Order: sequence, then C-alpha cells, then structure tokens
Amino acid sequence: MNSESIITAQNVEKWYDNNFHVLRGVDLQVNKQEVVVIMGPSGSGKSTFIRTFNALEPYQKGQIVIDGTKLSNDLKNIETIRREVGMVFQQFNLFPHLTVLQNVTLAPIWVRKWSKNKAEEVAMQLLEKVGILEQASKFPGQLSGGQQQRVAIARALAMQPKIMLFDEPTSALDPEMVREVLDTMRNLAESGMTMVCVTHEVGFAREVADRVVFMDEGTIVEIATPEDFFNNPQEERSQEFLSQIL
Ligand SMILES: Nc1ncnc2c1ncn2[C@@H]1O[C@H](COP(=O)(O)OP(=O)(O)OP(=O)(O)O)[C@@H](O)[C@H]1O
Repeated sequence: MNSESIITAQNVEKWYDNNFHVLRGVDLQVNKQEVVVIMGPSGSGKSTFIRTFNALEPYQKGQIVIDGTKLSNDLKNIETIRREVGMVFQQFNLFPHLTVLQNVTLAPIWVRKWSKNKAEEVAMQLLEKVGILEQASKFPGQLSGGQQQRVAIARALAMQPKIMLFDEPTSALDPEMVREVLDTMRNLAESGMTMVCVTHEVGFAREVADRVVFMDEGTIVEIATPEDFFNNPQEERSQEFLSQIL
C-alpha cells in the first residue's frame, strides 16, 4: 500500500432537505491502493458518505479532496471527479435495452471520446477480466444477478478510474452469486485499485480490507485493521454491532 492520500474528507457535515443531520463531522483519509471497508448499522450514513465522494450527494460543511481536486458543491470539478471515481451500486443500474458490450462502451465513447473500436477492445479485455466475455452480446435481462453486477464493475472500470466505490454490491444477490462478485472485487484489490466498499461481508472485510471504518449515527466511531476490529473492537458501539452480526 502507498502512503499517499487520494481521498481526504475533513469534518464533512450533511443535512438532507428534511433537516435530518445525516453526516455529523466525518473525517477520513484513504491512501492510494488502499482498500477500506465501511460497516455500520442500517441508516448510519454509510451510503450517503461514499456518495459524497463522487458528488452524487452534496454536503454542506467540511471539505472533500479527491486526488488533489476539491469537490465543491458548485459542481465545477464534477467531470474530473466522475472520471476518476467509479461506482458500483446495490442495484446494478445497467441499461436494459443495451447489450453488455454497449453498456460497457457507452461512457468511454461519449465521455472519454474514444473510438468505437478502442472502446470495444478495452471493454472486451475488461469483460474477460471479470469472467463474462462470452456474455458480451447479451442483454442484462438475460444474465444472472452476479453476472450483471460483474458487467457493472466492468462498466465502471472502462472509464479507467483511480478509485472505485462499492455500495453494498452483493446485497441484492442470491447467496450463490455473492462469491463471484466478491472474487472479482478481490482481484481488483490485488491489482492495486483504491477501493472504498460499503458491505456487510465480514469475510471480504477480514481478507481484503486494509482498514475497517465503523460508522454509527452519522459519525465514524472506530477505524481499525480488520484483525483489530473483528477480534478486539475498542468502542462499545462497535462491540454491540459486532455482537449482532458475528
Ligand atoms: N434523500 C433522503 N432524504 C432524507 N433522508 C434520507 C435520504 N436518503 C437517506 N436518508 C436517511 O439518511 C440516513 C442514512 O442513510 P444511508 O443510506 O446513508 O445509510 P446507510 O448506513 O447506508 O444504511 P443502509 O445500510 O440501510 O443502506 C437514513 O436514516 C435514511 O433514512
């Protein structure tokens, strides 16, 4: 792991329109090539927090800097940020009327202005990497959930991001498909990608994460190595959470 920071969030505060104070002064620094897993009870603000990293959610106070670019709410740097930060969601969010290949090449052609040939060449490499090359000409509805999620990962990677965000990527999958998606994420981590993953998958966190961040009620309660977090949590709220999930 590289010790150079690529995400710096300082004292981030956010209120939803209904005045709900969802992020209450959150600080986090993620280093290049680091894998951070964010865990915490439902409603603690995990999704909201990572969605601020690619400007899907505005925030009202504090500062977020992504690879040297300040993420301000005037959306000035939004194109730069979105190019650098890929995201995979719980619901795969693929375009149902486009083939797998078209889903993966769409953004590189329109945003990166690549030729169709170049975009398809890169897409085929990525589909091979995530193990679904033979599905390239199918439509999302013809694939299993696990395969669709791997298309979503390939689609995000096609933009050649520096950071990948995962928001509960296996929560909508049947149990037998969870493994193939986690294996794909593990391979990506091994290739040196910087990753921030909201997930309840303890095995993945134990094996792949460099650090586990535990959030509760809009704050970060504890940050620790997986070994320390799962074997010897320091905070009472972490202990309570772990006693429910382990
Ligand atoms: N658009 C919105 N408007 C108002 N409140 C919202 C909105 N989106 C989320 N919330 C609330 O903010 C809180 C945090 O939501 P968030 O999805 O970030 O939590 P989470 O920790 O990711 O939860 P989960 O594990 O259930 O996905 C929840 O109480 C949720 O109801």
